[in-house]
Amino acid sequence: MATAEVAFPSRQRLIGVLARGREPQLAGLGVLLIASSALPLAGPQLLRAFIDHAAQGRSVSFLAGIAAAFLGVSLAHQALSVVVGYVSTHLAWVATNALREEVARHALDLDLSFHDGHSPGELIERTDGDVTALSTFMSSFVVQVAGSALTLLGVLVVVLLEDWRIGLGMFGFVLIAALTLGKFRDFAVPRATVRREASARLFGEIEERLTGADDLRANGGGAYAVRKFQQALAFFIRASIRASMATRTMWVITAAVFAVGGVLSLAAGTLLFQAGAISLGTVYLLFRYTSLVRDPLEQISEQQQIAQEAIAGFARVQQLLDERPTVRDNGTKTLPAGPLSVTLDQVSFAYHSGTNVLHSINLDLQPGKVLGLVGRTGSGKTTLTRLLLRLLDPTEGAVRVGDLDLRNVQLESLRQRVALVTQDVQLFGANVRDNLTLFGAHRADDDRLVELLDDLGLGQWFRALPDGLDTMLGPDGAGVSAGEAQLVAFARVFLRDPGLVVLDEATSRLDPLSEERIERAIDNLLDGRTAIVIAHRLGTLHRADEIVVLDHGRIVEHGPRQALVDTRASRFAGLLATASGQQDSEGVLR
Ligand SMILES: Nc1ncnc2c1ncn2[C@@H]1O[C@H](COP(=O)(O)OP(=O)(O)OP(=O)(O)O)[C@@H](O)[C@H]1O
Repeated sequence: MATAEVAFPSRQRLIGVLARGREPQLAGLGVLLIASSALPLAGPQLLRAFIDHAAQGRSVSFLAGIAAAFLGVSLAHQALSVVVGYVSTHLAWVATNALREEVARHALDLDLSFHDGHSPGELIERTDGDVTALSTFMSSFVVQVAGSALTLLGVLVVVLLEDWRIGLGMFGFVLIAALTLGKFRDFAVPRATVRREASARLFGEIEERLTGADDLRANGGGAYAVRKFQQALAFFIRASIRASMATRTMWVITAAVFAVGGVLSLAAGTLLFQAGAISLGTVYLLFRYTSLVRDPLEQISEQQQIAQEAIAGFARVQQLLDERPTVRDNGTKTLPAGPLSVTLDQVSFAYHSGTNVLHSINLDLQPGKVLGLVGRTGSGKTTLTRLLLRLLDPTEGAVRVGDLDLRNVQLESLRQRVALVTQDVQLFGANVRDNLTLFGAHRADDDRLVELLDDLGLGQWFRALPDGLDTMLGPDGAGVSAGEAQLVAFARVFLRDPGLVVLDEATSRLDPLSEERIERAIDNLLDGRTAIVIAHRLGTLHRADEIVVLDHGRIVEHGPRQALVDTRASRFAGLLATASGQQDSEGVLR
């Protein structure tokens, strides 16, 4: 199981991935941000100049100059906002793409025991959802909140410098407005959250019902499904109405707060103007500054949620980066060439629950031999093969392949020399060449690939493909039957020339004709290699030299296949008899 007991500097790693090498761009963004936050302060100053000079009867051309400057400042502000938006979004995406890559690589490095406990959906949410929340935070929150805070600070300083009494009044107003907005945000946000949850529940239910539509129809569950759908919909509608009422209420209250602020600033300005302390232009200036604080205050208040989501996402990504693979790639040895011996020395294994599913297994398999592994469902066959591929490490004992403890072998060498074929063949939405070479992981020229497909009996299939090796496979490409997919999986194994091959139920889903083709391919594949074959169809074990019978994680029988077949009292002979007694012509072990 992945553990976090070793202190792992994931936070520094996370920040490093996001910021390292980007310091100059970040500094540039800071400068742009300060400039774009200062520009809105200039507008009211120009308006004041315009009003005061107009009141003094200055020429129209002079006033037009001020108006042109006002226009220039407004346009410059807009242009700078676009530049800041672009730079910050670009930086945020470049930085978070690096993080996405890091998180995805880390998740792929984590071993099977981690992936058993975390669904693909959860990992997608970590690599995409949480990182996108961080990206939004970096592009919008940083810019909007930092920009808004700078503008707000600028307004307060400028107004204080204009008139300290009005400055103090403005400070008090900003404080009250911020508290009011905060209070109403606390009222509106939970309602918006409920609405999102209701929406997720509604779509989750729709998806589930559509996926199970056949079962629902066949079992007469349609009316029940519609009733549940109506309930989810009713909940969603109620939640939506509440959320939208809360948003509207908040909007009205905000407008009211700033209307009161505007009136107060006009009243204070008028009094000071009448007392001769300030000019008419300054009255207008104060009024404009009062409205200018509205946007920054609203932005800061609104962005709180983005910040909360980003902080939560940051913590979850950090937690994922804290997970350590239990299977560490710190071996230095490489597996020898040729067929590989297999030794299990007192091997026990337990999954998360802590209960052993393999108990002190001892096994010796000579190079080039084929071992048939049989046992009822849940006896531990797949777990044993996972240990041979080092997808898991034994809880106790040692697994030796080619006389080397697998923990001392480089994983790359292990993946090269030990191959696994299961019944779940994964074909990718890529062309035939990439599907065979696993995107170039196994090097082979096109002639070798075609020769291999011919050897495996896929020649006819291959020649019918419209673009040869460039033909796309997968949902949008050429169709592949289960048998053909199996053969493609065998071809992948041949490209690596492994010394040990593990076949886990590799032929169990095929029709007799495909199985025959695959049986021939297996004969070729196992020639000159050590193999461990797990098969529920005992009939397919004819090529095994030895048989091991597993029962509840223990080897209860091990011997030469023929000798076990000939010994009526052996468990294997018993299993064969049971299988044929169950009238299953294919000898499936039930
Ligand atoms: N990822 C897992 N987490 C926890 N327990 C597991 C896990 N995988 C298997 N087990 C348990 O380990 C035991 C052995 O399972 P394993 O899959 O190795 O058996 P098997 O002989 O291959 O079965 P089958 O023939 O059905 O594939 C079972 O009790 C199973 O429930």
